[in-house]
Order: sequence, then structure tokens, then C-alpha cells
Amino acid sequence: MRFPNPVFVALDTPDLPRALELAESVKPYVGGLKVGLEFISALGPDGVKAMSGLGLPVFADVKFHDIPNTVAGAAKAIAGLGVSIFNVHASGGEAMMRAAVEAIAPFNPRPKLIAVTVLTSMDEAALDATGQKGPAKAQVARLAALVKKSGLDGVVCSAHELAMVREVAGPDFLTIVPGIRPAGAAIGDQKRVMTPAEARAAGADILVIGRPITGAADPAAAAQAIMEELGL
Ligand SMILES: O=C(O)c1cc(=O)[nH]c(=O)n1[C@@H]1O[C@H](COP(=O)(O)O)[C@@H](O)[C@H]1O
Repeated sequence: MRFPNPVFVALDTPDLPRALELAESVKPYVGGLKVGLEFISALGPDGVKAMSGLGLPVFADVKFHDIPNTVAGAAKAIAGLGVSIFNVHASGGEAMMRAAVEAIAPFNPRPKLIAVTVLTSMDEAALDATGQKGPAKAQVARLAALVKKSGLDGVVCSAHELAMVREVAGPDFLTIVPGIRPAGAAIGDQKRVMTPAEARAAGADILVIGRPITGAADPAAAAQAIMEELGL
């Protein structure tokens, strides 16, 4: 599933005027907006609705992970905010994922439902310490197969696992890839990273990019440079 502009900018801020200012400035250079736990915890449903009104698809990165009944209720509430994409944690299991799929089935248009496999901030040692069976590629492959079986639209994974995900889930499965760092950018807390051009070449449908854009002195110029790197 190829998007004309695959870059979704991660607006990780608790400050609505700042988020709106960032979104307006990068709007000509990105394909979508991503709001996550920092934004949603501070600004709630009204904040999400404000971003949905800007004319770009919104990805609500809520990463639900709870019992099926609770996740079903939360999924319905998020779908009601008019977002294009939202996510759950694949490690919540098949019953949880199926409950979310069922809960949003009546929505038209129905948002895409995606599951996070292994966070891009985790390396092999961190994965091992949680008791999950590594290497990351194997764990992502197992979870991607489960996500597909549960009827979701795709996964969040790092660019390093894209080939593996395509193998287990096929070409139409949506792949959302954070941990994107242009050459020379600070890596921060991310571990499994790739540049925008490499990740796109590896087959990512959506690139989620936060600090390399939002932390730049000129976010619009940073987003434009990424667009040029992608040949857009
Ligand atoms: O689901 C996500 O969006 C996500 C999953 C993941 O495995 N890793 C990851 O970094 N993210 C999100 O992607 C964004 C990456 O931001 P930067 O590291 O600033 O580019 C953050 O908003 C994270 O919450």
C-alpha cells in the first residue's frame, strides 16, 4: 500500500498551539500527522479532533494493550474521533485484537487498525529481558503473523524487519515504520533505526518521523529535506 507522501510527522508535545503551529508549517511536506500518548494524555479527544480538522490523515498512536472488553470500548471511542489510523499492541493477543476489529467494523469510513510488534526503542537485550523470544526479527515475524490472522490492517515495526513482515503477511499489509533517522541525526532513545530513503527502499508504507523534524531549528526545512531525500 503506497502513499504519495509516506511521511507522518510525530507531534509529541502536550501543547496544542505548538502542535498546530508545527502541523501548519510542515503541512506542504508531509503526508499525515501522528499524535501519541504525550499529546493525547495532555489534550484528550478535543486535541485529536483539532488535528483531524487540518486536512491531513491523522494517526492516533494510542497503543492500546488491555483486556479485550476494555480495548473494544476504547477502540470505538477513538474511531469516533475521525482518525484515519490507530494502533494496539500485538502482544495483547488475538482475542484483544479481534475485539478491536469487531468494535470498529460499523464505522464508515473505518479507520485502519495497526498493531505494534516490537518497539523500535528495544534492542535484543531489552527484548530478552522481557522474556520475549528474540531476535527482534523472529519476534516481529511471529507477531505480524498473529496480527494478520486477527484481521488487522498492518503492523508497526522497524525498517529492519520489513522483508520478514512482507514474507509472513503479504504485499497488502500496511507497514508503519518509526525509528527513522536522516544521516547524522541524533538517534536518541531509538535502537533499530534506518534513514528515510533506506526505509522507503526496504518497502515501508508509512515513515513516522518526530524529533528529526520537530526538534529542528526549522521544522519545515527539515521536512522538505526529507521529502527531497525520498525523491518527492
Ligand atoms: O507506534 C508508534 O508510532 C511507535 C512505535 C515504535 O515502535 N516506536 C516509535 O518510536 N513509535 C512512535 O514513533 C515516534 C518516533 O519519534 P522520533 O523518535 O522522535 O522520530 C514516537 O512518537 C513514538 O511514540
